[in-house]
Order: sequence, then structure tokens, then C-alpha cells
Amino acid sequence: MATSAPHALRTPFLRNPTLSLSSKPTLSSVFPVSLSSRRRASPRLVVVLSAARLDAKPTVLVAEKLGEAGLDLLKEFANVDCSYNLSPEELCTKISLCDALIVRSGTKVSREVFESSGGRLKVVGRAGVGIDNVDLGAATEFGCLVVNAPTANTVAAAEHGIALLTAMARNVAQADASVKAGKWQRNKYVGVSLVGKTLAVMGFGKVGSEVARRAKGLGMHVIAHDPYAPADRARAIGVELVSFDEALASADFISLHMPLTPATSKVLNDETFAKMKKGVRIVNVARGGVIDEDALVRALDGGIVAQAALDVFTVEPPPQGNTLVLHERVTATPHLGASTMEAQEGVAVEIAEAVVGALKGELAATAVNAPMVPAEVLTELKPYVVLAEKLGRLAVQLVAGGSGVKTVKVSYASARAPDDLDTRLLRAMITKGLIEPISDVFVNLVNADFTAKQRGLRITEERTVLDGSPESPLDSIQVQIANVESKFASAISESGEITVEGRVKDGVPHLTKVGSFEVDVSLEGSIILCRQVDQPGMIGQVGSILGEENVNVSFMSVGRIAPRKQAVMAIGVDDQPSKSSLKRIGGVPAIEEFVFLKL
Ligand SMILES: NC(=O)C1=CN([C@@H]2O[C@H](COP(=O)(O)OP(=O)(O)OC[C@H]3O[C@@H](n4cnc5c(N)ncnc54)[C@H](O)[C@@H]3O)[C@@H](O)[C@H]2O)C=CC1
Ligand SMILES: O=C(O)C(=O)COP(=O)(O)O
Repeated sequence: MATSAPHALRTPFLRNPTLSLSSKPTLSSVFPVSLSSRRRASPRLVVVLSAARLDAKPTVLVAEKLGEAGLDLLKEFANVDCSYNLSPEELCTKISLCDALIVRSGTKVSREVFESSGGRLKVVGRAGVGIDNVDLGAATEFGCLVVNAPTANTVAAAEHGIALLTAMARNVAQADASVKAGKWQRNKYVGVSLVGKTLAVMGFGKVGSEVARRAKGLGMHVIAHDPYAPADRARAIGVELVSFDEALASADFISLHMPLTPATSKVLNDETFAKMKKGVRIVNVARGGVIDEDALVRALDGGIVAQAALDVFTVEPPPQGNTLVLHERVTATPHLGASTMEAQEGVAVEIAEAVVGALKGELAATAVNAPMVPAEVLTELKPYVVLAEKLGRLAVQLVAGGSGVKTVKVSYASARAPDDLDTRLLRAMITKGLIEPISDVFVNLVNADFTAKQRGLRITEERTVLDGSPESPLDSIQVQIANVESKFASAISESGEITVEGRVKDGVPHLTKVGSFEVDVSLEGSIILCRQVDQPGMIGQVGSILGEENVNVSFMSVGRIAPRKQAVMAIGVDDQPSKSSLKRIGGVPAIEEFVFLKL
């Protein structure tokens, strides 16, 4: 046996005293709508979006121009509202009527948008790669999934990078303007050759590696800087990965292909320009914000940078009269990297499939703010996902007081190797089960960790590695809440925590342990737990009370410490017993305590 404790969340607990046990978890609350559809989501990777049930046709707001093929796909499933050029205020007004929003780079999806949605917005689809225009923190907080379309415009962006590189080197744009102005300036527009020159690709991801491949075809010596890129992928196309300073110091051309993050913001600035070769030429088809644009103007004027070709700007469109855009040695395009017919059709289909899939609960691989779970893992974990949520719900309903629900320990027993079980989904569902019955917060896979953290709920996970064949992913899940009192004293285990444990049997989740008592009751309907002195006739007595009240009993199981000592009886019921029947059960002399728990 071996254990590991990989995950912990800690902050002060903000307890919401509201108790609402009304919502009943079903498979469809985790997988919101039927999984059947004409078009199935990509079988690559999927993540579950625990969205609100969408009984009516959902509404998708398309806020920027999207390819026809994508619109057609959306229209098969949803009401589609194409409203382009909305002001921020108009977007905030419209959003409360929408289940999904699709944007490109021109729309700011700010915190106000999520706040204004009133909880209805479940998916934001970014028809492209960069999600720097979406407030991901706010999306996560509001339980809204963000998906992007990361692959369909890669080649278009790389081709545009090469177009800018070659056009800049040969002054194509400037010479064209000059000829159109009636001039013939052959000496003025002598260019530089690319062959044999060193190109530093900054950010060796999808676009960067395609640029590198093409630049090698032009006879350039290509190096790359990317702290996170695998060296073998670079080596495979004959590119050497180098340090940031080395890239700056040796490049004749620098092409930027990293995302805009706090770490890359203004990464080209006065200090870093000073490290470059005199006469360096810069291409940017990534994001304007990775360059300090004022510093670039200084570097152009100071002779460090000979030329720049820019597709992206810190503010888009850049203000009229912008010094950088108007600079003679700058070639500018209006964020055209992804703008080919082919890429736009591809992106539109990619994002439409992702958004429709997400609304159906079968999201494709491109979730940006939620863990992605491989499809085959998800299929295997489905019954355990239900078990996890129900154990969370049971455990929290057993709490009577104490210092609040702050510390929860989850133990997974499995014969699988520790790195062969992805527990993020299970943790999210336990969190959902723990929080939803005691709050009005809607918890899903997107916001589970955030919500737990906000409420000061610390969830630690522990793995117990069992011997034997790892056919099923899990043997059991145990949920323990520490430092609390219980309404059902027998639910407190010898080590002092409220303890519930369950397993999946024939695809159905079962409660198999309460406190130190072994029971076996299927987790369907609701449960009555009774502790009594172990003696004949107890099952009959309680069963007949429920029968008289027309409450259907689905399961009964008795767990005892020793014959004729204390026993715990777990009774599964299809319907909620009336107050009077619960009172009658409590009145049976041998019953020492009992509790009714809604699943
Ligand atoms: N101009 C346009 O129309 C388009 C622009 N883009 C932009 O191009 C950029 C790259 O896109 P993809 O290649 O698809 O993304 P990607 O995620 O495949 O590649 C980005 C690479 O940058 C690397 N990176 C992250 N931080 C870095 C750092 N500090 N220094 C160096 N490398 C770093 C990552 O490890 C990754 O390999 C994104 O900013 C995207 O928004 C993408 C498509 C079209
Ligand atoms: O995909 C990206 O990151 C892009 O920058 C493309 O932007 P766009 O969809 O053309 O507004």
C-alpha cells in the first residue's frame, strides 16, 4: 500500500448558512443534455461542462463575423443571433438572453459581460487562438466555459508571418505605395536577402514551428526560444532551441509567436532591444502587447531595429496618426494573420462544433479554463463521477455543527498506478456535492476549485494503491469531513471524522460505509440511516412503517459491529417519507438515532 496527497486548497471559510437540499443530482446535471447528436464532438479530448439544463433551444450570440459553414452548424442546434460591432454596453444588455457567445479578437469579453449574463452564459467560444480578450478569471468564477479554435488558423498565421518577413526584406509595401504615387525609386528600395540569415522564432508553438519550417525552406538559419517547447520537436525540423538572450544577440530577423501573458507583456523593450544586433528586423503576428511600442519607435530611430512588420498592435485599431504605424520602416497590416478564406471557414467549424458540443455537455478538446479529460477516461469514470457527487452530498448533510466544513479528505482506492487516474473530475464533483446543498452556488467542473477556494474549503486527496488487477479505474472513494459534529453520531469514524465511502457495483454507485459501519445500499432515490441495537425484527418494523406510508423501499442493508450490539441500517427509499412517518421511525424503541438524507 502507498499513499500520496497531491492536492490542497486553503483559505478562510465564508460559510453560507442557507440550507437548500432541493436539487437532486442526476447524470444529466453533470452531462446536461442527451449525448446523442447528429454530429459527434471530436473524439480527441473531451471535458464535461456541468451547465444548466437546456430544455429550450439555446441562443448563441455571434458577435463577430464567422464563416458560413460554422453558422450553418450552429443553426442546426441553436437560435443564432449575429450582431456585429456591438458596443460594450449593447453586449452587456444582450448577453443576459444568451447561452453562448462567439467572438474573434475584436470583442472584449470582460467581467461585466459575465456579471450581466445573470448566470445564463455557459460557453464563450473564441473563433481563433488568442484568448487575451476574454477575462478568463471572471469566466471561471461565473462557471462559464471558454473554448477556442486553436488549430484551424495556424497555417494562415504562419503564412502571414512569412509574407511579412519577405515583404519587409524587399520593401514591397513601401515600393508599391511609391509606384502608385507615380515614382520609380529603384535605388531607394534595395532590400536585404534572407538566405543564410539567422531567424529567431520566439515561441515555438503551432505557428512558430510552421514559420520555422517555411523559413528553412527559404534557406534561413533558424533558431528558436521557447522555455516550454520540447527540444526533440525543434530538432526534428532542424531548429536549435536557445536562451532568450542568445536568440536576441544572434538574430538578423526576429519573429514573435508567443501568447500575450504577464510574462511576455512588453518582452521587447528598451533593455531587450539594446541586446539585439544592430540592424535587426522584427516581425510580429502574435500580439501587439508583447512589444513596448514606444521602445520600438526609439529602437527604429536609434538604428537598432532596421525594419518592423507588424500585424498586431497593443490597441486595435491603433489610434490615428500612430507614430509606429506611420514609421517609414514599418510595414503594417490590420490583424490579418488568420484572415484567409480557408482559415476562417476552418475556424468557424472548429468553434461551432466546440460550442455546440459544450452546450450539449460533450465539449471538444479546446477548453481553456477547465481540465480536459480524455474521452475514453471520461466514459470509464462516468459512474464514479455520480458516486463522487453523491458521497459529497451525503457527507455534508450529515454535518450538524462544529467548526464548519473546512477540511475534507478524499481517499481513492485503486489498483491503477497513481499517475493513471485523473481525479480532477471526481474532485470537482465531490466539491459540487459538498457545496450545492448548503449554498445557492452552482458548481461545475469549471468553477469547482475556485468555488472551494473562495469558501475556504480545503480538499486534500489521497491515493491508496491496491494490489490486484486494475480493470476498473477505482475500487472505492471515501469522503471525510474533519472537525465537525454529526446529526448521526454513528457517521463519525473512530478517527473522529464524518466518513462515507462508496463503490460502483455493476455500473451503479453504492454507499458501502458510514462511520465505522459497513453497509450496502444503492445510491438512488434517498436514504434513511438508523442506528439501533442489533435485534430481530428491526427491518420489518421500519419497513412496515414505510409501507403504510406508501414509501417504496429500494434497498435495505444492516451493518453491525458485533451480533446483538449496535447496528446501522441503511434504507434506500424512492420517495420522500412524510414527517409523520419519520417521527414514527424515530419512535421505535430500539432505534437510537436516525437521519433522512436526500441524494
Ligand atoms: N495575427 C493573427 O491573426 C494570429 C495570431 N495568433 C497568435 O499567435 C500566437 C501563437 O499562436 P499558436 O502558435 O497557435 O500558440 P501555441 O500555444 O501553439 O504556441 C505558443 C508558444 O509560445 C510559447 N511561449 C509561452 N510563453 C513564452 C515565453 N515567455 N517565451 C517564449 N515562448 C513562450 C509556448 O510554450 C508555446 O509553445 C498567439 O499569441 C496567438 O494569439 C495566432 C493566430 C492568428
Ligand atoms: O487566432 C488568433 O489568435 C488571432 O489573432 C486571429 O484573430 P481574429 O480571429 O482574426 O480576430
